[in-house]
Amino acid sequence: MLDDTEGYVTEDGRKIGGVVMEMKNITLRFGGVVAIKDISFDIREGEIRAIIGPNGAGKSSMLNVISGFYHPQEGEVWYKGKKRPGMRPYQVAQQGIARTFQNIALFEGMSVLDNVMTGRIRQMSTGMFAQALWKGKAEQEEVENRETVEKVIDFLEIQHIRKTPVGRLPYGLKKRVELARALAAEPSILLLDEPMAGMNVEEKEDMSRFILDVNDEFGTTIALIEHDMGVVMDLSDRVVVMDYGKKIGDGSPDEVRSNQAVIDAYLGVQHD
Ligand SMILES: Nc1ncnc2c1ncn2[C@@H]1O[C@H](COP(=O)(O)OP(=O)(O)OP(=O)(O)O)[C@@H](O)[C@H]1O
Repeated sequence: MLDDTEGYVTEDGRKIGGVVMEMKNITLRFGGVVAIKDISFDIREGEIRAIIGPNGAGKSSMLNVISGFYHPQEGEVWYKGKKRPGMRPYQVAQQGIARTFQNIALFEGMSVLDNVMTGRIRQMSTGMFAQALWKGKAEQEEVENRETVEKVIDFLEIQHIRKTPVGRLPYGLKKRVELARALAAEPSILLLDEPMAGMNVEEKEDMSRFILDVNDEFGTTIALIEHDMGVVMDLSDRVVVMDYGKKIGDGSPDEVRSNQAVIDAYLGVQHD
C-alpha cells in the first residue's frame, strides 16, 4: 500500500521511504512543440522508478528536466522537501543527482579506473593551491576517493579491465563503466538514460541484475527512462507512462500493464 508520508513495502519485502523528488505540473515546450504537458509524479526514497513511453513520448525531455539540463516553462521540481530554484546541471549534480547518458559519454582514451575516478569530482574539495599548502588533507581525500572507487569497481565486477582504455571495450562493458562512474559519486538519486539501449539479451540481463544489486546494496534511489516496456517491468517498483508528452499511466508494473491507454499507446492506436 502506498502511503504519502510513510512509503510502502514492495512485494519482495524492500522498504520504500517518503517522497524524495516531486515533479509538479511540468510543461516543457520547444517553440511550438510541447514535449511535456502538465505532468506530475513523485520518486520515493529507495525505489526503482521507471519512465517509459514510445518514441518521442517526452522521456528524455523529462530526464533532462530532472537533471537540470532543461528548464520547464511551467511547473515545479521539489527535491528533499524544498522547491528547487532554476539550477545549472552541475549544481543539480552537487545536490547528489548523478546520471548516465544514452550515448555513452566517457573519456575513450582514459582507463576504466580514471573514468570512474572522474565521478568523484564533486567530493574533491581540495583545490591545487590547498594541495600545495596542505598535502596531508589532499592525500587523505585521495585515499578516500580511491576506496570508494575501488568498492564500486569490485561491486560492478570490472576489476579485470580497470587499466584498459575505455575505447577498447565492447558496448555492454562501456555501459557498465558509465554506471560505475555515476555510482562513484555516491548519489542520492541515480538517473539512468535508457540503460539497456543497444544491448543484446545477455547484456540486458547483466545490466538489470546490476541495477537491482545497486539499489539493494547501497539503497540508491534509481529513476530510469526506457523505450522498451518489457525490460523495465521486472525491474521497477512503479512506472510512469508517457505518450505524446502526456502522462497516460502511473502505478505498479501490473497496474500499468493492464491500463488500456498504455496498451493502445504501445500498439500504436491513433490519437484524435
Ligand atoms: N531540443 C529539442 N528541440 C526541439 N524539439 C525537441 C527537442 N528535444 C525533444 N524535442 C521534441 O520533443 C518531443 C519529445 O522528445 P523526447 O526526446 O523527449 O522523447 P523520447 O520519449 O525521449 O523519445 P525517444 O524514445 O525517441 O528518445 C519530440 O517531439 C521531440 O521531437
